[in-house]
Amino acid sequence: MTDALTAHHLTKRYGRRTALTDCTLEIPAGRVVGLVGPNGAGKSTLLQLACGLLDPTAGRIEVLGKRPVSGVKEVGFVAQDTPVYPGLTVAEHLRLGARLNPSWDRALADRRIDQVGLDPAQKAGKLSGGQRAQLALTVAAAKRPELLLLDEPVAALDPLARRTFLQGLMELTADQGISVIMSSHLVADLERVCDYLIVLVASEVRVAGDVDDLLASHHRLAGRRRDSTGLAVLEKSVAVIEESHTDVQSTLVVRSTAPIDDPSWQVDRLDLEDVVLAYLSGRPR
Ligand SMILES: Nc1ncnc2c1ncn2[C@@H]1O[C@H](COP(=O)(O)OP(=O)(O)OP(=O)(O)O)[C@@H](O)[C@H]1O
Repeated sequence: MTDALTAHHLTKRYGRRTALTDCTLEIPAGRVVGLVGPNGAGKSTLLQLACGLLDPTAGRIEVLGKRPVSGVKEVGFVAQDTPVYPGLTVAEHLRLGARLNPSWDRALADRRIDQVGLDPAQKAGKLSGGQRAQLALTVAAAKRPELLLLDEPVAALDPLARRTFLQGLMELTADQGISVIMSSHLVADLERVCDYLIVLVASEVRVAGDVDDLLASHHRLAGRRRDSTGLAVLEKSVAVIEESHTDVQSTLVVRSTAPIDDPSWQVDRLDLEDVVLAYLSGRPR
């Protein structure tokens, strides 16, 4: 099956400012991908490169096996500010979507508008931020794309609306098998819906992979204080992602596919948020 997205040494610079550096990724199709990273890490830049709104400065990107071209029907994009036409009603958005998109799924659009409680007669300019996000997702999903790119879609939503939105997203991916790449700062939400994770920090991909593999291969080690040379007791196959020390104790977050056998460490599993935080605060590649 063609990958949803591949990037090889992808770099994007705006003048002298680098937004994305040497990004190499292979994201299989059919996944719900969480894209996390601090403000300014390059998430929006990667999504805009993927939907063809930006061109790379160097390197290569392919989406569904092709060079991205803006506006193709196979790719749906919801930008960070969830753009809608303020003067059009909800119903007019759906009619416009139907007119512009031959693959428009009217039943899906009507069902979602009903489910999320939007009034078809309401002008989009009078919707709340969360309601606008729901409308923008509905329009993007009803085009029946193969890949949905969502830039912080839940940022403006209250917790209940967020849950409804994410449930809707899970239904879309389960029913239609579409791939989703979604940026967010809310790792707990991503843990609920994503099966693939990319952590982007300071324009670099720090880690990318299956959520299950990431959870199985990352561990927290705690043991008596030792300096960096003491860490050499760890196998070469163990990568230290983050370390902290008190006078008596050393605590590490490590990545290792093999079990940690050294009895001088207490080994604990991590949840996805711990893994993300370790990469956000850990050492660069
Ligand atoms: N049009 C632009 N012109 C110049 N610099 C830009 C432009 N767009 C983004 N940048 C810079 O590129 C870097 C990456 O920005 P980007 O918007 O991709 O980050 P982000 O991870 O999406 O951030 P956030 O979480 O705040 O939305 C930042 O340093 C930003 O200032």
